[in-house]
Amino acid sequence: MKVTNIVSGSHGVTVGDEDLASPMSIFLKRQVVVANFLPLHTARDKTTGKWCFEWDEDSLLLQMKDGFSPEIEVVYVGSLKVDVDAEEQEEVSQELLEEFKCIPTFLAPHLQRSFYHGFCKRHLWPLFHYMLPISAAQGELFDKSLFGAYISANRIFADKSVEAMNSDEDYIWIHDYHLMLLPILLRKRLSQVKLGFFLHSPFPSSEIYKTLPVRDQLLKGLLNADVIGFQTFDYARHFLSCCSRLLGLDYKFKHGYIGIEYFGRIVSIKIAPVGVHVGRLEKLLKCPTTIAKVQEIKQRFKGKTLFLGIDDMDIFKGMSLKLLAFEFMLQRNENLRGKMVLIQIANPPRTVGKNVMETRNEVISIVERINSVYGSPGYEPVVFMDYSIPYHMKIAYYVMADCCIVNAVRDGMNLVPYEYVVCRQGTEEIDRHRGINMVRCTSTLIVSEFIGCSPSLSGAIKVNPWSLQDVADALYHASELSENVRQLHHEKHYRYVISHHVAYWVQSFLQELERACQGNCNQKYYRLGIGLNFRVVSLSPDFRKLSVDELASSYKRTNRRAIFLDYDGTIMPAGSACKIPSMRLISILNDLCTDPQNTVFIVSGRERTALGEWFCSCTNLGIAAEHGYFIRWNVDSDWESSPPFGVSFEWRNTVERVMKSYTEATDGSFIESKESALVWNYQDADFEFGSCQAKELSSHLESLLANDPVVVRRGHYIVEVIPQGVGKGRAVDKILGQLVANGKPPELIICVGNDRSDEDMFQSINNATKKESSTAAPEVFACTVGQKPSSAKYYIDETSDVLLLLKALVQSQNKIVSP
Ligand SMILES: O=P(O)(O)OC[C@H]1O[C@H](O[C@H]2O[C@H](CO)[C@@H](O)[C@H](O)[C@H]2O)[C@H](O)[C@@H](O)[C@@H]1O
Repeated sequence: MKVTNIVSGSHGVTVGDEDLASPMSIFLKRQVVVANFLPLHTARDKTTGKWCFEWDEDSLLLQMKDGFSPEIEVVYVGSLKVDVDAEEQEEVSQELLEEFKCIPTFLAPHLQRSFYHGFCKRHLWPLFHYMLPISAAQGELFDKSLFGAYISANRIFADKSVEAMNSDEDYIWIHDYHLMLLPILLRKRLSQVKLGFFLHSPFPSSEIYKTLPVRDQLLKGLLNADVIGFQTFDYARHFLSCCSRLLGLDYKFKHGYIGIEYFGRIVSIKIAPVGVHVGRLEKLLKCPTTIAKVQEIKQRFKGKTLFLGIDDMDIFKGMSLKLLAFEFMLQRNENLRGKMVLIQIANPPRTVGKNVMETRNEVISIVERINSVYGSPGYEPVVFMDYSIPYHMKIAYYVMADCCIVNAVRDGMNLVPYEYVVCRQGTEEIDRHRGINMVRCTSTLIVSEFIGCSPSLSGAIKVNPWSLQDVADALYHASELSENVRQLHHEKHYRYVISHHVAYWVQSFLQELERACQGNCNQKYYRLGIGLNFRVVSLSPDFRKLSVDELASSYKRTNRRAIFLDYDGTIMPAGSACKIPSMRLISILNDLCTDPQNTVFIVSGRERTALGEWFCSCTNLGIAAEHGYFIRWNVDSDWESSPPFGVSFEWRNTVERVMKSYTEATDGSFIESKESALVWNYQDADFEFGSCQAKELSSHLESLLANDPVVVRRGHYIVEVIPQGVGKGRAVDKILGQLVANGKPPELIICVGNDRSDEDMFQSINNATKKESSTAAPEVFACTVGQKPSSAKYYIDETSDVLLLLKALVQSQNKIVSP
């Protein structure tokens, strides 16, 4: 079968015809492109009744093929825009795979309605374009069953995407807001799958996004991708802000990349604005039908200044506002009447609904009013076309328009300005026909500030679409611009558009996908949670659950044991309102530390007074308080401090003063004043503001304290200033060193903790096994609470399991004593 294929050309983007003869097998790698709709035109042959398919050459999804390297086989997954009867589906699938390398996702008509016209178009589309359903009468209130349809449809896309994969080397690139759950559904099946997601729509501010009842599910869904791409930095910024505000996830800017850590995997955030296929537009410019249409337009609008708008019939395209501004301009400038024409093309609506119909009716009534008030014989101020117009005709209008205006109140990108610029550049032939001796081309753009392409068009007149005066002034100003200015702006825009074409977009996204996947592979993944709470956790390959039996048998086998236990989150549940240890815990600890073969330490960030009081009945229990700044071996011994207490604490006043000013400026933050340290805590403040303040505070303190013997550290919701050389790792080293010095090197070390400060301990005891020593290396059990990335080799699920474990050790100890 002969199909049109897009191949690289002068801009890497010309269109040609090619036989699609290559069998699937010659390709080493596959790129699976998943989108709501396949880039195909489908129609039934009237005589044979058979389905006929052809590529939709105007589809971005097809045009993107230019960006893939020729060794990569591109396979598409998506729906057809027609309903295919169940009995025909098998045959259609076969044909589409063989002829087009397309895998159709057949959604039953009712599912398609609830999924696409329902959840996508009635909920996500308005919300992502900043429209809130304030009441049942205005907008669509959230309908849970439509979300159910969204899940079901995404599941079907997941099935088909898996079918499309050939090997683990294949990449999957998912497109747009219809498929935000696809990353989680695919990751659930294939932990190591290489996944990119690109959002073509805007991502709204967190204040808007957080009104969505299923906000967390969608964010978590997306975070299973390796790369999440956005059109602009603003959309990426809003997404990052939602992740931190709603999920408490931190993000980092490093070496020019943005990454969010999600259960040990780094999800890269890529800003990659989409571009147009210059070659395709150039090909259409040369088309005889386009040239004929150019001549016709030239004749019809001779002597007029032509403004052009090409928009989808959609509520966010600001068509009425544009028309009202045009009307306002004619009203204020009598001299322009009869000279200015606005050609407004409205592409057919992509969905039907109350709002779309209202918008259309409103547009039509404004057009009629303008034409009846300001029109005259032979002069129609607004030419409105709301029927399907072939693409080459639009090209002809682009060619002839003096100014193109995009007045959308919100749009992810909007490629109309770029298409206009390429068409205005024209071709030699077009220039001859449009009758312009064009040594230098011109174009003028008026674009809304609220669309994704706006930042890239520095020479465009930027407007606030809600300000009729602003837009009317822009229309007037555009008609007054000198030829020279119009040339300069055009050249600047043209340079941008031809260098940021669709293939460039694809390559820059894929490069990032490859980079991100390299970083995320070679990890061991654990699969946790069910349904939309599923996540893969990336862990070191030998990380495993601590076996009580294994530990108990080491415990029984050994004679000298050191046991280090963190307090909060390890033996005291994190969510517990009362932080005082229970009688049960005291009793277990007492049992453990009365065994003379055991050295048991609580190693905590808490202060010595609280810990000393709480554990006063555990007479043999050692305590390392304030991350080991204070150490006490048992209830009768003195507290040792290192570095010595009271030395060089002059820094405290400075730190306190600075932290106070941040506390005043950051509602919800507070200072914890410990004997050895000062901690600024923002756990009750706005997370994002707190994080920014924390970043600023730590660099402020670092520069102030450059010559003091302290360290400024950032932790989970905190910034702390502590004396140099203090940390749980050092404390454990010190205790172990003392045991060795006393001639009692431990044969077994057990260390249990849960958070970042405990990682220091794990690293120290891991090193203890490697140190050269005359004594045999101890057996080491470093264990973290919860499955998460850690230096510990073992994990235990919950705090309650830690107590069960300690109890089991006590019991095995009793068995040793009384066999
Ligand atoms: O109506 P849908 O089927 O849900 O599709 C939504 C829109 O998708 C395309 O626009 C989006 O991608 C463009 C290219 O990245 C971008 O310029 C635009 O801002 C996005 O909304 C399509 O071009 C539109 O017609 C669809 O309405």
